Amino acid sequence: MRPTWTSHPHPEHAPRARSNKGRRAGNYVLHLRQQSPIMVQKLVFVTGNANKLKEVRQILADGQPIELNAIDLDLPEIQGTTQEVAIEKCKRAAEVIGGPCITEDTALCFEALNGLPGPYIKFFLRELGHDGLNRMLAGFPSKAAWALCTFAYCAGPGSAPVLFEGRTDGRIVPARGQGKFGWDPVFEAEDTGKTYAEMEPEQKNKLSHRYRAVDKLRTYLLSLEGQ
Ligand SMILES: O=P(O)(O)OP(=O)(O)OP(=O)(O)OC[C@H]1O[C@@H](n2cnc3c(O)ncnc32)[C@H](O)[C@@H]1O
Ligand SMILES: [Mg+2]
Repeated sequence: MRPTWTSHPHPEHAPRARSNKGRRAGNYVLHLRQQSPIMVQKLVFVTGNANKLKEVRQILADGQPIELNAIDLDLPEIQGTTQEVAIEKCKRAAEVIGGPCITEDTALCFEALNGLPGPYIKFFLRELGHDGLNRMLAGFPSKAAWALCTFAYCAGPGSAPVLFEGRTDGRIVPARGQGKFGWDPVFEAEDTGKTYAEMEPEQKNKLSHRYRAVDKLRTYLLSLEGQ
């Protein structure tokens, strides 16, 4: 099953897509500006993370129109490599939805720990906080780290998900900047001298792990348009 492509008036004049009021918080609609009439790609983004959605919206803002209905489903995130985690989550999401969808998983990998915490960063951040993430590396000379974003696209139940990865290198530092999103204050991106939290959204969204993955996903989705 492919994502639906429909002729749609200019988003500013278009009716908003229906929200899924019965579900948990995290229902969003993404409308992107383009000349009218336009072809709008409708796709479900399964995530419970409002910050992820906000960034994806900002990253896609100048591109091809994509109407993205984001819904929050309680999906199992298995143990394994970032790719295994992404594939299983997306497969399950497509089964629950009964159609095409995308999911996203973000890992924060410490060089000194051979890539851990990786896909388990959410739990390390929750239990240890920014200071704890720094202290984990106290006994190691290298503070190098990389942020890894893995988007998965699944065409529908039974289809194999396709992955799109984006990586940004940097290092773990004591928290700096406004900490509105996860581990942003402790990740200093290479060659910038700034943590993600010290950057304007425009700067983060031009070099982030998420930007690099979304860019590949967008190219792939557009390639499906003509098929
Ligand atoms: O519903 P999903 O999409 O899974 O959302 P999530 O919040 O559970 O997200 P992940 O499973 O991918 O866990 C990644 C963790 O890293 C955090 N995170 C993700 N992207 C980030 C970014 O760009 N900057 C800082 N923290 C980020 C996020 O808040 C989580 O704590
Ligand atoms: Mg998650």
